[in-house]
Amino acid sequence: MAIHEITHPLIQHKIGLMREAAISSKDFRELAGEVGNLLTYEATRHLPVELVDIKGWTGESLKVKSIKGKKITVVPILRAGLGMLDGVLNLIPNAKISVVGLYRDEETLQPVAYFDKVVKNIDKRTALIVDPMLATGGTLIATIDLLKQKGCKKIMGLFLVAAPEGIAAVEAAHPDVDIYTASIDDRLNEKGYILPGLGDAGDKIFGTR
Ligand SMILES: O=P(O)(O)OC[C@H]1O[C@H](OP(=O)(O)OP(=O)(O)O)[C@H](O)[C@@H]1O
Ligand SMILES: O=c1cc[nH]c(=O)[nH]1
Ligand SMILES: [Mg+2]
Repeated sequence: MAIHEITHPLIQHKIGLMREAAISSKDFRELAGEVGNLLTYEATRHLPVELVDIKGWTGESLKVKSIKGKKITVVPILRAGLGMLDGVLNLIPNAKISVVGLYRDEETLQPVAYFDKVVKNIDKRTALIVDPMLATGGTLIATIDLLKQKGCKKIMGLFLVAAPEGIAAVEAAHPDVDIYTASIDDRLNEKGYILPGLGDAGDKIFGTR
């Protein structure tokens, strides 16, 4: 598995703003979208391109580069993943969207799946999972299991913040998946929250804290 920590100054600045205890839901949501957008830019850096023929402005035919296949499905993990979705779609507006719903049981920290609606031809698409937090890794592993069961072969994930414990768990379970994150933080606390982290991203995005 390749883990990419994107250390661009714009991303570091925005993640720093998100760590402020008194941040409003409005600001947190906006920043989640902006960092999601910047992570998408990095994650799509190596998409294959091909030469296609077009008619240029002079009327002459011209070869231009075009993204090969253009087959991406964005996979936001409910709820918190919705906070990054607009930022991702901003750069890949034609992507199909496959929604999965999982929450983490507060006592056991195990993921509980409650919804999925995945595009039909997922076997022919690259899945781009989006979720602000990669903590124990349980939610991501369950999501990748689900996508692979449905035939998906190429999977990437975008996370605002990731914990070393979760990265190691995902790497052991799914070594073929590429992870892009704005920050690899220090560790998990006893309740499975990332430190220094962002707190509960879903509650902050939806104003339910
Ligand atoms: O790596 P893990 O230990 O599995 O934890 C990460 C998950 O926890 C959060 O979701 P949460 O369960 O709070 O659901 P929500 O998005 O509805 O708030 C987060 O958005 C991830 O999906
Ligand atoms: O730190 C964490 C861990 C899991 N889920 C969150 O929203 N935040
Ligand atoms: Mg939550």
